Amino acid sequence: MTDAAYPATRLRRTRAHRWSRAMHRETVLTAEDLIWPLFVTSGAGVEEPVGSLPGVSRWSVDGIAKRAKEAVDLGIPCVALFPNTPAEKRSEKGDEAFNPDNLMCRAIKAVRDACGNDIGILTDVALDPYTSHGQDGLVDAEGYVLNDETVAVLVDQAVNQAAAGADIIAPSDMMDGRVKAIRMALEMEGHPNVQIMAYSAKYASAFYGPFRDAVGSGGLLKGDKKSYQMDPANGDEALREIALDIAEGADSVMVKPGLAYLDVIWRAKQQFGVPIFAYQVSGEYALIEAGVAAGVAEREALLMEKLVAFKRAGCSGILTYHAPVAARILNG
Ligand SMILES: NCC(=O)CCC(=O)O
Ligand SMILES: [Mg+2]
Repeated sequence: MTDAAYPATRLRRTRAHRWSRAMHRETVLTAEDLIWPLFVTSGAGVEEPVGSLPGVSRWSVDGIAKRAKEAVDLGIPCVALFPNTPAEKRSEKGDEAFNPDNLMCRAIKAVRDACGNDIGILTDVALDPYTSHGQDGLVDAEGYVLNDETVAVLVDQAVNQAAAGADIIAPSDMMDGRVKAIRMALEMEGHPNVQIMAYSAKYASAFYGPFRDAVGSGGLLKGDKKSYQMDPANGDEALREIALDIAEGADSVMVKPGLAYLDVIWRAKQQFGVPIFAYQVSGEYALIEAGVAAGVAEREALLMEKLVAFKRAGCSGILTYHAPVAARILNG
């Protein structure tokens, strides 16, 4: 399309008044675009603020149920649950991941009891909250994360979460072939309507630090995750990851972190036309809060500009620790 030249075309014309800007807005963000990640901790009546995520806390299961009700009231359609497994329950192989009475399963049931089907419950599949070494899978003597052995265990973890009532299984481990294995197991075990949101393009990123504090795996992690998470330099490879996960049965895919990878979101949306979600990760949250504290700009302005960028790039929704704050702003 070629615009007729000035003065026939004055793009400022439609920007002159608030009503006109509203009428011409191409991208609309609402509370229904948000998924709220929540950290679960042991005990009852417990709230533990996460130092590296100002404004975010871990909640015991009862508190998680209250946060989920708050989400429903705010119009947020889905919560994502992450357990902070106590040190004594972590192990080399992460067996606590398939304990039907683990923190994750108890939180799933508490949310369901509190909210019925008024909210979606998304659960993360990967071993890092359960292993004593902080890696997402089973490791060999050199510390290399074993693919096929890990996939076999992730299947058990996913079925355990589905049996507890999870609506969306979100494998975040980046093993090859895990979406297919989990899909087959869900079908066989009587969970044909449990969705899979694949963390398809998950990068080995410096923006995950505060999350590792929040789930208690930061101090434990030896080495890095570069042998399974993606190289930030790669875009074509992300499209291959996404194509495979769709072929293996993913209902939706995720790009993570968010803002530094908008090009990947855009390309994937253009190429595949599937539902894509961005994870605005813990370091992104912390940087916004640090910017607000340093007087860079108001929280509302910084947050809304970043969240609408995900929608503009093609996202169906965004996982963000700012979900309740953003929903309050969006609901006016
Ligand atoms: N599997 C979930 C994450 O790794 C979240 C990372 C973050 O928020 O930094
Ligand atoms: Mg993959």
